[in-house]
Amino acid sequence: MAQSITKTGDKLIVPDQPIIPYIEGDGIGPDIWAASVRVFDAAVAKAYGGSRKVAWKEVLAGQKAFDVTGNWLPVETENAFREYLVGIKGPLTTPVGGGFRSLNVTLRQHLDLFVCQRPVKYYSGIPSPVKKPEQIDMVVFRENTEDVYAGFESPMGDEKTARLIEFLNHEMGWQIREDSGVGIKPISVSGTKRLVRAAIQYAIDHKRKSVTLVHKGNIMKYTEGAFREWGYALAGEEFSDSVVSWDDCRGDVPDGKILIKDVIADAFLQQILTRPAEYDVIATMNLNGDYVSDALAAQVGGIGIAPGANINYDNGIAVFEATHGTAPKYAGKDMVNPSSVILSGSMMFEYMGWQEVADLIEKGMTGAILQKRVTYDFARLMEGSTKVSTSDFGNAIIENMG
Ligand SMILES: NC(=O)C1=CN([C@@H]2O[C@H](COP(=O)(O)OP(=O)(O)OC[C@H]3O[C@@H](n4cnc5c(N)ncnc54)[C@H](OP(=O)(O)O)[C@@H]3O)[C@@H](O)[C@H]2O)C=CC1
Ligand SMILES: O=C(O)CCC(=O)C(=O)O
Ligand SMILES: [Mg+2]
Repeated sequence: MAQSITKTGDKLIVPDQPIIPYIEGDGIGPDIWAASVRVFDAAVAKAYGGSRKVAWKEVLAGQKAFDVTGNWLPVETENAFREYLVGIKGPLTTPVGGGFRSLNVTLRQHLDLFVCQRPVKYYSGIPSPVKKPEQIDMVVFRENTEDVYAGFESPMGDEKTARLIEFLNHEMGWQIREDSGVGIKPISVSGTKRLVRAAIQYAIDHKRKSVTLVHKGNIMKYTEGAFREWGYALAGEEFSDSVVSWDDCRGDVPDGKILIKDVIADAFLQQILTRPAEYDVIATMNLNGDYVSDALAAQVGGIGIAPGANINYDNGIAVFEATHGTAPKYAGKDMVNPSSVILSGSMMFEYMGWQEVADLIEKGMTGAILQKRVTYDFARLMEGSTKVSTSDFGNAIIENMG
């Protein structure tokens, strides 16, 4: 019988037929989801021979939700993720400039999914613009609920914006031009500490070497600089048995300890190209994390293969999703790379403890890539490859599960 996933204490309780809500997504979402769900079901069937099976439950968001319910993000959708705990979603469109605020960001905020976790590693055979992509093996922990990304903004010309600017200029002594739009960048100590705690705990659980706090704290002292300060403080307060800070060891890390260090964001962006092997787990704020995760994805083959998860590590609610967006010019063409959602699914099965399924998905994908049966994005960079559709790439993964 299909049942909800639940959490008791630290433990996720996963029934043999878990109900998993999914959002198909806008743009390329339906193409990708169709291929992904076939791969997921094939991997579960192969791993457990019928004793386990996912009961997929579609929930609506984006254009499809608006067409059916008149609402872009129905409350029933948010509630389904609360009730069933683990879910997966395709990309959702956000208009630029005006229009509604990001549904992706809204979902993360309403469900308080405070970690956006995006692993970036190289799969053999994938075309890369860098010489040694195999040196890249990082996991980005991006704070997911605050920063300028939270959308506290007010438009130029609005009467409230004018009052805010007047207050800031008079009370704070700032010099903001009257013809400005204004955005606020809140970075809290509580938001920072829970993010850095999750990153360090992950590093401990997965035997990683270092956690790097990425910030622009020399310029934005009380937001990004404070993130750095609070991150180090948390490491010392809660993890002193397991970690050592750069200042305490100057790079001479005692055996078995995890190094906590920091780097300024612009320097980080050049060092991930020149010396990627020096970085491992990354903890950073929302906007930096957005930029960094796409930049790193490009180094291992592009956002077509970059998975992710939005997780509240306190209550266990997790919504897995691709790093890329809706790529509208490819919508309905059965053409794009489904790997990002498929690998997000692999992360989801790992999170559920269904490791055999995650392993089969990775095995199938690696096999398909080594056979050079790839979608257009890889094919255009891969000599001797066979360009296949989204759905045929899904078939190639299933065939390569063994
Ligand atoms: N989490 C989410 O739901 C996200 C939603 N968005 C939203 O998506 C919309 C479009 O955003 P945009 O900035 O164009 O970014 P997209 O990620 O949608 O697309 C940018 C480019 O990335 C490449 N790409 C993206 N997905 C794939 C894929 N699956 N396979 C192969 N290549 C891919 C394509 O490159 P090429 O042209 O070279 O082929 C595409 O033109 C916006 O409304 C944005 O807000 C954006 C990011 C995340
Ligand atoms: O919400 C959006 O439309 C964009 C989100 C995004 O770029 C991301 O989460 O990486
Ligand atoms: Mg992004």
